[in-house]
Amino acid sequence: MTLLQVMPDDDPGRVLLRTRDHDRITEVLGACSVAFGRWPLRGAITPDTSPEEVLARYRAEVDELCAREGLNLVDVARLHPQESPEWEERAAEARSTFLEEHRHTEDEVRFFAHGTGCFYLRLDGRVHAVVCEAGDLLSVPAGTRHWFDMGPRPEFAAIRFFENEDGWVGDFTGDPIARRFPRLDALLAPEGAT
Ligand SMILES: CSCCC(=O)/C(O)=C/O
Ligand SMILES: [Fe+2]
Ligand code: NI
Repeated sequence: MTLLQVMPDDDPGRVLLRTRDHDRITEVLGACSVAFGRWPLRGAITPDTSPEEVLARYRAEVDELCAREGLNLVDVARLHPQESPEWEERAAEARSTFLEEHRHTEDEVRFFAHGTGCFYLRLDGRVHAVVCEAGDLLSVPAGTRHWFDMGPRPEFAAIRFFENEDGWVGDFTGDPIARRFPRLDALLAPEGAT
């Protein structure tokens, strides 16, 4: 299930809020102008499901969102675990790309059709770690300082929405803050261990 954990941005060990309640997550993120929503899931996504098929399944929601928010381009970012050193290397490289704090010139709008990933949003002196799962739609305002962890063994398929072709390009802040905060696996570990 989706998880929101909020920590002061200068005290990663102090948990101000930890919740899996979708309404509470919507409320807390909404107060910081981050839109969180859920779309009904349309079937399992396997490594054999093409990006075109993923987009076709969510066509109605995608078209409605694009028209409403003035979004012009969509694609599918995905990784599915494979047993090979080449895949491990590719996954580690993809993970490290987004693990440094950055911001974008346009809203970061992502729908998780499959798998898991964690956005860390730096807002109002706090870090909001949002572990997204399949069915979650997140829209982060342009200019928000953030980073993203896809975990040590990435598995996800996310529809990405853009206004412009280079909307995905990050402006890296150079602030090493991300290194001080728990990664995706650590955020989920206490529950996994019980
Ligand atoms: C879940 S899509 C890949 C992550 C991404 O696009 C991004 O900008 C993370 O900050
Ligand atoms: Fe980003
Ligand atoms: Ni849930």
